[in-house]
Amino acid sequence: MGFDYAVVHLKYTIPVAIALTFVYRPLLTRLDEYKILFLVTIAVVSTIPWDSHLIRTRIWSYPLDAIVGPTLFAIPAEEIFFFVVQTYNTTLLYLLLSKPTFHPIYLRNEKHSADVRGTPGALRRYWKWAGQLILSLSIGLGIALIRRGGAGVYMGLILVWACPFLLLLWSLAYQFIVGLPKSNTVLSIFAPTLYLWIVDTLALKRGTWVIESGTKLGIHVWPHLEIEEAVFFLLTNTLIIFGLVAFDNALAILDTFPDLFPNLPATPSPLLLVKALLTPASKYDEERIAGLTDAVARLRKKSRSFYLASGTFEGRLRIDMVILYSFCRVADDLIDEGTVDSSRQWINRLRTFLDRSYNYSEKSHSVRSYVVANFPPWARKALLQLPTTYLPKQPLYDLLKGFEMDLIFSENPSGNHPTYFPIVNANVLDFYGACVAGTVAELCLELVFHHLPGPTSPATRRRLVDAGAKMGIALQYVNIARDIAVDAAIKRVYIPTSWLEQEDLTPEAVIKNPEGVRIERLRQRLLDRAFAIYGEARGAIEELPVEARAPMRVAVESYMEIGRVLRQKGYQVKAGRPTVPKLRRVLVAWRALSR
Ligand SMILES: CC(C)=CCC/C(C)=C/CC/C(C)=C/CC/C(C)=C/[C@@H]1[C@@H](COP(=O)(O)OP(=O)(O)O)[C@]1(C)CC/C=C(\C)CC/C=C(\C)CCC=C(C)C
Repeated sequence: MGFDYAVVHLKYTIPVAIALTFVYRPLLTRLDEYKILFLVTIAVVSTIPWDSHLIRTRIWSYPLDAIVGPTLFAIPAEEIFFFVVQTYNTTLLYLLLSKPTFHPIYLRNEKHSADVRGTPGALRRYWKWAGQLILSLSIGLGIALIRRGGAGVYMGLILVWACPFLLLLWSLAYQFIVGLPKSNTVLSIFAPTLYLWIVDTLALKRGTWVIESGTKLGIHVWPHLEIEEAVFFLLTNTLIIFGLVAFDNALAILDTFPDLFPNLPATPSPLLLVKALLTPASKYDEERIAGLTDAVARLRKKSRSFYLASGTFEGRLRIDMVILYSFCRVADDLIDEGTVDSSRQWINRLRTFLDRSYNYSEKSHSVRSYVVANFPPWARKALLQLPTTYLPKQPLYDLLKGFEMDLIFSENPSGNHPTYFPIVNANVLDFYGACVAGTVAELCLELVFHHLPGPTSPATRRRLVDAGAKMGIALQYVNIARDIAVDAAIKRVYIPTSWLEQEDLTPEAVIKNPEGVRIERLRQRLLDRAFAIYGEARGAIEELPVEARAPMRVAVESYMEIGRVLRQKGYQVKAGRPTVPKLRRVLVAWRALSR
């Protein structure tokens, strides 16, 4: 009996597991737990017979004074623990690195491009075949090495054990394996592999485990690291990552195509996952994928806060939040650009779009043709993706009403002033906030209630929606406090005129010079109100369905952090707007998740 092998865990694998758990804990969801359990089970079950064979045939062995004693099928307890902890660590690293990845956009329909040489679709097929060829050859090589016996046996056994699984996973999920960001795949494979190569070198050097000389090739990657060990760790980590990628590929198919999979359990069974992976890529709805690609690109470009927050939502709720953002952004951009007349025209067109979308009898054809005929190409996908079958219509119409209020700035009802300022006092500002942001909150919450099991009583839902609407107003106050100068540049002043009077200012004076001590005092006053309203509403987040609480906190806190930055002196300004530095944003999200 000895503790050498146990010490390897205490020194090298357990501390990494603890560190990764600490970092990832706030992000951990039920689906992640399911993935971890699934992967660890498969890793242990598939490795035991193979490892047991290696030990029984003395291809490798453990000195009795290096292990504590208990064994399972001749495998020391420490070794079984190795399968668990390696899978756990590599899985957590992958989960961490792939958290921001929006998986639906990596799905590819291969229908049209399949037969056209040189197209991306045909290229992908070459990738698939190349991978299959390499893995099949590796299996063949493994069989040949085992048959020949002697020095190549251990390498042969590694290849024959790992490559069939890899071939299967590659064939099912090559689109994702090739397409996902390299930080998700290559880094997740190579970082733990390199680490385990170093650990293995130390263990072999100390004699904690021993590879018998008759069945190994005798080639070293570096002193003390046998080529078989290097290949073993590379292939096992590749197996774990391919398994996780295949899992995410299956989830993406299930989440992205409700027409193919209308009823989706929170944790899909392995059978359903396989069914999803076996769905021919030619059945993927290309327009849906293009719509989501467009939506997430817009979110990424236009809002750092909501983009970061979107990564903490999951599945169909995440997809719909991204779509909703894209719709709101496009509507806002259409109306903000151009003259009053053109803005009014856009509002009318958006209203007609809603009328048609919510008129179920004449829906699909009429909406599509209307959008194509009346909106610019860059805006169409955002409109056509909106899930009007379950989003309530009233908040969408109210949002348009809010946008209409913005136009009042550019109109001149009396004819005496160059511009008219409608925000006469804080009540009007609250009303404006309720229209442009309270409505957005209500829409977000309706999506939450649609996708997650939660409060069923209409009274509770109403109360939560009211709190959400308040929170929207708080965010709008932060938005206004941030954008005083940006808004002044387009002749808009959202600071209540009654507040300006108390500082001896007029809206025209703010437009002329949106800086100075008095403006700073007003900015802080806007923020005081924002944080007061936020304080009243934030408790309601904890009554939302469990899975929505942390992501909602992240969405709200990331935005409120802009307000906290504005409270400090010497904040960073980007493109004329105060901004939250990236690290600070990540920390805010992490803290919001940890609560
Ligand atoms: C995670 C994720 C993808 C969230 C998306 C949220 C979403 C749909 C946002 C829409 C944003 C948008 C473009 C709306 C148009 C009207 C508008 C401009 C509103 C202002 C947003 C600021 O966005 P941005 O800074 O990018 O805008 P400008 O550059 O100034 O044009 C708003 C400040 C409103 C945002 C309001 C919300 C997201 C609602 C927040 C409330 C909740 C999420 C509910 C909380 C729940 C409880 C129970 C309290």
